[in-house]
Parts: sequence; structure tokens; C-alpha cells
Amino acid sequence: AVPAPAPDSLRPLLVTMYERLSIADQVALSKWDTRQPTQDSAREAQVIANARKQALERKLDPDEVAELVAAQIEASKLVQYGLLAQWQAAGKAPDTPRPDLSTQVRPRLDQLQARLLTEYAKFARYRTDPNCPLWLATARSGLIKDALHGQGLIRATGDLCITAQ
Ligand SMILES: C=C(O[C@@H]1C=C(C(=O)O)C=C[C@H]1O)C(=O)O
Repeated sequence: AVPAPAPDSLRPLLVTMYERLSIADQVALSKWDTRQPTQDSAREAQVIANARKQALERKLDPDEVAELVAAQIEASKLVQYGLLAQWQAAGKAPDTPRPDLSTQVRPRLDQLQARLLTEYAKFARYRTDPNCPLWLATARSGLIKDALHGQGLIRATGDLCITAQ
């Protein structure tokens, strides 16, 4: 039998996750320049608190949404640590323009979060579909630009499907 096609809501959700992951490059550049640590626990707590608030406004489960956003944060750090290690090994970071972390990059991450929740809400009911892992693997492979961001997207979507193995 031909497996059921992925719901239309999956790709925009993954695209948004991948866009958030791509912003990790700018975050890492800013941290390289300023020698700020990658981990910022206070900012993470704010991002998650904001996600819980948005979940309630949208009648989504706040714990579920907090987990989803925590996975995006972990994925972002995975990419940041990977890039910083590459730049350390090379002795230099790319010579590209640096948007400011607090006034430009974080506001962009905050904007993306609303979109992430809108798209998550549309996909949520398919998380337990037995085809979910197959849909996910297929959709992911159409997006990935390099190994590190690929690992990031795997981390970001690691608990998206809820299926008995
Ligand atoms: C993206 C950042 O780096 C890390 C990841 C975060 C995130 O993904 O929201 C938040 C704080 C940091 O631990 C950041 O500092 O803004």
C-alpha cells in the first residue's frame, strides 16, 4: 500500500524551525565577536515563559509547547557550538555583517516563535500518526543545507512524532 502523504502543515512547520536554526549562525557570530558564552539561561527562561504565555492564548498545552521550544533552543545551541568550534579551528569567523544580538537577532527569534506556534497548532494532531516519522524524515531531507544544520534540525524535531517504536 502507498503510505498516506504528509499533511500540508508539516513543511511550513519545519521551514520555520529551519529558519530559526539559520539565525543561530548570526547568534554565534555575535557571541564570537563579544566573547559571550553560548548558553544564556536567563534568556532561555524568558523564551520559554513567553512560549507558555502564547500557548495559553492559543489554547495549546503550555507544557507541550514549552518542550517544543526547548528543543528549538537545544538545536540552536548545537549549531552554535559546532560553528564556534569550526571558527576556533580556523582561527577566524566569516567576515559577514553582524546584526546586534539584543536589538536585532533576538527580536527576530521572538517573531518566529509566534509563527512556530501557529504552524505547530496545525500539525499537532498528526504527532501520533504512525506515518509521522516517515513524513518527518522525508520533509527534513528536502531542507538541509549542510551536516551541522541537518543535525540541528534532527534535534529540533527529535520529539515531534510520538510513536511506539
Ligand atoms: C539563541 C541564543 O543562544 C542560546 C539559545 C537560545 C534560543 O535558542 O532562544 C537562548 C539563549 C541561549 O542559551 C541567544 O543567546 O539568543
